[in-house]
Amino acid sequence: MTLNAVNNAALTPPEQTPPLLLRSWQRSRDYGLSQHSHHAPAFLEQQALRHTQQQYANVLHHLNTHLPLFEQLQHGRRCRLLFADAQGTILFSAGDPYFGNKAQKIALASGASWHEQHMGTNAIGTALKEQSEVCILGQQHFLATNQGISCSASPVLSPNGELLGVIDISSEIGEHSQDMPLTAKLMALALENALVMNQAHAHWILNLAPDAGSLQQPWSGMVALQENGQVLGANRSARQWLPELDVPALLNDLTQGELTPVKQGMALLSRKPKLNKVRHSATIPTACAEPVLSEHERSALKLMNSHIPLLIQGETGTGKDHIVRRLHQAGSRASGPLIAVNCGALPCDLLEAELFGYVPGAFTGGTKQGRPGYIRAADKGVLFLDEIGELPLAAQTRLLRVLQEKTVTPLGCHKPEAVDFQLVVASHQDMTAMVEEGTFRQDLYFRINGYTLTLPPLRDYSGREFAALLQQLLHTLAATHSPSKRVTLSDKVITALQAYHWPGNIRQLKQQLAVAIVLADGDPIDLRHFAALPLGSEQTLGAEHTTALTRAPDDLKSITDQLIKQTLANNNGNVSATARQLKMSRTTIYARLKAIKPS
Ligand SMILES: Nc1ncnc2c1ncn2[C@@H]1O[C@H](COP(=O)(O)OP(=O)(O)OP(=O)(O)O)[C@@H](O)[C@H]1O
Repeated sequence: MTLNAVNNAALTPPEQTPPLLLRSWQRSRDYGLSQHSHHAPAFLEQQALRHTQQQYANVLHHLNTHLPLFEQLQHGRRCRLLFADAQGTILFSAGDPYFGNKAQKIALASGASWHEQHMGTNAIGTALKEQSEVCILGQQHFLATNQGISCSASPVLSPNGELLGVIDISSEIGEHSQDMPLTAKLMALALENALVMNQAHAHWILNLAPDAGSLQQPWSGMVALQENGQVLGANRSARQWLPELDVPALLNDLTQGELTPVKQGMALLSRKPKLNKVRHSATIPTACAEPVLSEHERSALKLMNSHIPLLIQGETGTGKDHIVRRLHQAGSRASGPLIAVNCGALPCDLLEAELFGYVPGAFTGGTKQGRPGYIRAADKGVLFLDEIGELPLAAQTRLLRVLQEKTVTPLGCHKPEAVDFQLVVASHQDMTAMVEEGTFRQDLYFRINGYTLTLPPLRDYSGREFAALLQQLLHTLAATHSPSKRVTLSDKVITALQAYHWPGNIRQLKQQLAVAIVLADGDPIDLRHFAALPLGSEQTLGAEHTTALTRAPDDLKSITDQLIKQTLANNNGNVSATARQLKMSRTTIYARLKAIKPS
């Protein structure tokens, strides 16, 4: 069904309503649901949810590796990507946190069942029931409580053709664009292809398409074969071809890498790539994909779970944001939202409105409906205020009142509303010095600083810690940037990386590793793949040079400056957008720009 067809359905007389919608509404009534009654959502218990997520670990892993595709296609939109299993239980949710909070309120969140039996007509449940792509806009939802959102869903099939679940993209009603159903379908196809490509015991991948130009596209056919031609799995497009083909005989006729005409089109045979194997010749201790929490982190978690505010300090790129996300996931508020706000990236004139919210007509330029604001969006969850030192004094006073009274009063209104959130703040600045200088309120500092977790800079990591981090980053980056090729790293490279002083910390290491993986293109990663870093050539890695290599601030500054200049140009000179993209504070950007300008 096309988006237009559904769109029009809400306006057309009942006899012209698409049959799919009529069937689904009838089923909703048959389930005993009534449109305007309150139906308590059905949620899986946390333990049962974890168990189901473990059963779907492979699917969720591949979904995670395809998140950049979703982010690229729907960048900046107020929407979320969801995956629900074949029973309609949401197992995965990612995307815009602001909409995430709204979604949470109507149970569009992990653990909730969106089976038609519980939620009536909705994209997830109806796509599962009809086994087809579905787009349900606003009032087409059966339950009145769900009519404020619009959703597009596409079923996902396993490599043996069984219904695995459904990919869904949901947004606020007015924000659902024409390309969202297509993105949902693309994500579903990409996921199905990744599952075929990763079939255990497969030796060959056979691609099939009507013409050569369509081969190896997400919508073309893909079959995983054993050495003897036995079919281990196929995507939905290939499954239409298979009844016509004698695959073992075809395998005998095909030459690896050569385009060959077959009955209905073209075929291409390739070896199944070795996937995501990170091999190294060094003594990197084996690290799991997501390391267990350190002792400090565990203490932080205990305090967080007891509602004690947490202050995280650390240089830029040391992982302040990353650790908050892990603590949220591991903490008692995991089922609530995590609202992360970079105080340095919010435009000064909108900062208070964005944080505290506003009512309609509160100020010129505000939206017609008003906004709940980030603080209310964090209700029942965690509010993470990054770069808290950038908060202007007026906003500090307002925030202090929110923390003391546990209520928030949106701009343009006098009615305080109760809020319940766990506060975590972070800063790379010396907060005590700011208090002494009078740029940060002392009473607020005491309020936000129940416990300070200081993240060390990368240069202070022990050899073991550095190697464990390296291993973990390689695993993640290889999955995204080189899914079909090997990633190998020599001892020499590890030693050089460790000797370097990494002013951009983990962020810089991650970026440089990503570049090196792409440049190496399956070859062993070498020092030349880190051209932007002064790691030196083979000859310059002697002991006396190593110290020199660890101190090259001028080169590094210029790399950072170059990055700032380039990003600023890409953003047409918009400092806030540049700060957001580079995850730096506006103050840092201004300071660097001032320094870059020829004196
Ligand atoms: N322990 C870790 N394991 C893997 N990746 C990490 C880890 N810590 C940080 N990263 C990655 O490094 C990058 C920078 O991390 P993050 O944004 O959390 O740093 P930050 O301290 O908040 O930086 P800033 O102060 O500039 O905002 C991110 O891409 C993050 O995913």
